[in-house]
Amino acid sequence: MVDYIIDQNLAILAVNNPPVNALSHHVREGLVEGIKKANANDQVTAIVIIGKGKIFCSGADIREFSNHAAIKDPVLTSVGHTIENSGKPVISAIHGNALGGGLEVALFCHYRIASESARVGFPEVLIGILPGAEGTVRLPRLSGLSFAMDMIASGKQINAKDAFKHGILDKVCTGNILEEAKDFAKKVIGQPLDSRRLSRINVEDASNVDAVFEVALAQVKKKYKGQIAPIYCLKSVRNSAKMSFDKAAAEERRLITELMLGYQSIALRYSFFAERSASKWRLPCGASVNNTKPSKIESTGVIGAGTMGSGIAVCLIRAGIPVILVEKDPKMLEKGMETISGILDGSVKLKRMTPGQKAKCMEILKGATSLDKLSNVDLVIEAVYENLELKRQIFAQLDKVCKPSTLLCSNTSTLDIDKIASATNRPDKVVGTHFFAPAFIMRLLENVYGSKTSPTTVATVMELGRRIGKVTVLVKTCYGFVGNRTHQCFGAEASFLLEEGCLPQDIDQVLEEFGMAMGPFKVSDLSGIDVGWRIRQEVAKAAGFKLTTETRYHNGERISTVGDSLFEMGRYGIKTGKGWYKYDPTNLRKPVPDSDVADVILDHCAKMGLQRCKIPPQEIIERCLFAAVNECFRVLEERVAEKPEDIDVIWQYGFSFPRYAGGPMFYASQVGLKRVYERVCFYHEKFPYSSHWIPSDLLRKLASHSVEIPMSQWKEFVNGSKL
Ligand SMILES: CCCCCCCCCCCCCC(=O)CC(=O)SCCNC(=O)CCNC(=O)[C@H](O)C(C)(C)COP(=O)(O)OP(=O)(O)OC[C@H]1O[C@@H](n2cnc3c(N)ncnc32)[C@H](O)[C@@H]1OP(=O)(O)O
Ligand SMILES: NC(=O)C1=CN([C@@H]2O[C@H](COP(=O)(O)OP(=O)(O)OC[C@H]3O[C@@H](n4cnc5c(N)ncnc54)[C@H](O)[C@@H]3O)[C@@H](O)[C@H]2O)C=CC1
Repeated sequence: MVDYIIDQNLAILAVNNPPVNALSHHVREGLVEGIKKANANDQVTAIVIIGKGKIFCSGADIREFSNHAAIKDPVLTSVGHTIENSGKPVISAIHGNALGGGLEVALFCHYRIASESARVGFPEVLIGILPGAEGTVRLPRLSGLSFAMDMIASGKQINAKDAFKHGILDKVCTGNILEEAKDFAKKVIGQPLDSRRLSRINVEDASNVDAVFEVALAQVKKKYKGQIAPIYCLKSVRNSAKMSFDKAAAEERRLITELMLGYQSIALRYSFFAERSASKWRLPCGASVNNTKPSKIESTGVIGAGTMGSGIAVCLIRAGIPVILVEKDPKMLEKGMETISGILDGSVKLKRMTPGQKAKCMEILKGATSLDKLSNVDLVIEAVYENLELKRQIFAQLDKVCKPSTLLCSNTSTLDIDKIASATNRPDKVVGTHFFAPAFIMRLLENVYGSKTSPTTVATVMELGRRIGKVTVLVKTCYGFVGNRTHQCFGAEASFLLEEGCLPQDIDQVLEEFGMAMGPFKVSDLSGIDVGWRIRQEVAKAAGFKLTTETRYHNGERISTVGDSLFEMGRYGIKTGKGWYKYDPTNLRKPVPDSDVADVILDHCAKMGLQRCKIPPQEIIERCLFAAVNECFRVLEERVAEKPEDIDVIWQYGFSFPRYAGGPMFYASQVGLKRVYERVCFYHEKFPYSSHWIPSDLLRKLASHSVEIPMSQWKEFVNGSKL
């Protein structure tokens, strides 16, 4: 786990724990042994700590945090004290990343050098803890308080040049890092070590600490609403300036222990691994990420330059993938091209891209008004109106126009991929690539396979997702897939709550306080009330009935049509300046509650004879979330999603479910499935006209156990395989 190499008069300790050199127990043991061995060897004059493979060190082994027995001696702080107290200089030589405990190891060393391309940071806050091996006490001694507070509470990584500027590094290297470390070591041999031991020096700007803390606290409370760890990070850095080193370190340990045992950190650690597990796709036929090669995608077409098509084109060109954007209407095409250019201008303004990079993106974007122009592209993504007949017509035409190997993807948000694929003679090459709005911002890509989609097609769109920087999840086709199907139950309950006593802002506020970035009505205004209307009309058409604002039930199913009344008034959301809220044209980001909407809702209730009453926040949360959770269990039961983690990742990245609450499935596991099941049964009895309250069989089975079944075992109960 740590290779010990003698090179002339130097001892090289090379951390060798693939894939990312996490500081597992054996690594910690290896470091202590290495330092002791080197100190005991008279021939050794200095020690270099380096990482083998692609990075220096990714930090503590996060998997050990759920198994407290694994956090055994030597713990990272005692490893660090052995390093710091070494009588021979210890130099850390960083390449790739030094993160969390990895950076702490470097801060225990007497000197730190890094490759130009290296990045360092304390991402602990992203898993709900703080750098608990004296990181919060040591960093301020190098960088000053304000910088340390920002770096630790944000979890951001900085490049070597900035780290040098802020005193974290002693040198930035352009050559081979090991060779440079050896040269550096030779120069510092014999120099006094005490001033290099961070535990022996003071925080320079300690007298300002309260003022710095207050400013940072106000920012953190606003930016990371509802999260505990960022505040603890600040408090711990503040302690570094207010207490002796040892006392601050002891206090840091108390804070990390509290955080680590807390609900938010458990959820965030779960989220870390859930996100990584999503890319490990597998089809029921056995094909998987491990045994299927993607095809090469060098050129693409996007059809429809509306909200989604423009956003998708941005994602592709930003990743250097050429796009031909096809619109039926030249005016719409021009508007789409302008939208794309405007989005990229926004990135330039925010310094996420240089003007030169923008120009390069625009160079690989071409507009067209005929599908014929797509004859030679490798992959097409269709993003026209949500209308099955229109999509089938387009796919049939693409099948004729495109070369035989072209993959045909649909951005449909609800429609059955098999029904679209059957319009072509290449159903194996048809797949859903469901982006979320705004596509150039939302990180989720929900890829949808149909009954005939080939493994290679799946592998290709999963790889495409990775290439354009999306968190990509694979699901099976069904109405609405995983995201919209489960979210629709959440949305339906939100609409019913409007009919029973709430206003949009009441519901949004409760759910935002729960942690959702935006309540459902703000989201609806963003994605377009017209889009929702179109979807509902399609569903009604497919079910053979006419949906009007008078409709209250169909086939024994409760329907709320308040949103349709807004559609009929031309209130489509942000795009028309009015929706569930009203918007000042100069500030479209700020939804303002609108008394006209309240009137529409009250009229609707009066017309339908609906009694209104005050609804407590707990009921709002339960109705919206448990309805969705119940549907999530059905999705799992039907194997539309392979594992609960996939559903949670979809909710986190598609619907801004708070990462620190894990996702609906994780949330349900924490509430306890017995309790969730009881409440689902309660609401089923109360609302018999909403089929989303019919308890899922899988949920019932799991809840009937005398002990809670861990999430990792839920899959075993699918299809009656257990119980
Ligand atoms: C009774 C209560 C006890 C309380 C005791 C309290 C005292 C405890 C004292 C402990 C002191 C701890 C001090 C500390 O500072 C804590 C930390 O260091 S926490 C860890 C901080 N580090 C991170 O969060 C880094 C996370 N990783 C990354 O950002 C990326 O993985 C990385 C940039 C390193 C590489 O990215 P990439 O190349 O894209 O690869 P992947 O992300 O896909 O990762 C590959 C593979 O590796 C797994 N992995 C990554 N990092 C870790 C890690 N730190 N621990 C364990 N495993 C890790 C990752 O999951 C992937 O594996 P999969 O199998 O695919 O999931
Ligand atoms: N808006 C949203 O939030 C999301 C929408 N979707 C889905 O994406 C698709 C597109 O939705 P939006 O972009 O919102 O719609 P939109 O109405 O903004 O854009 C559709 C575009 O398609 C163009 N178009 C129509 N027929 C065409 C044809 N035959 N050839 C070329 N262009 C044609 C229209 O002119 C229009 O510009 C739909 O299937 C929708 O369900 C998916 C995720 C989110």
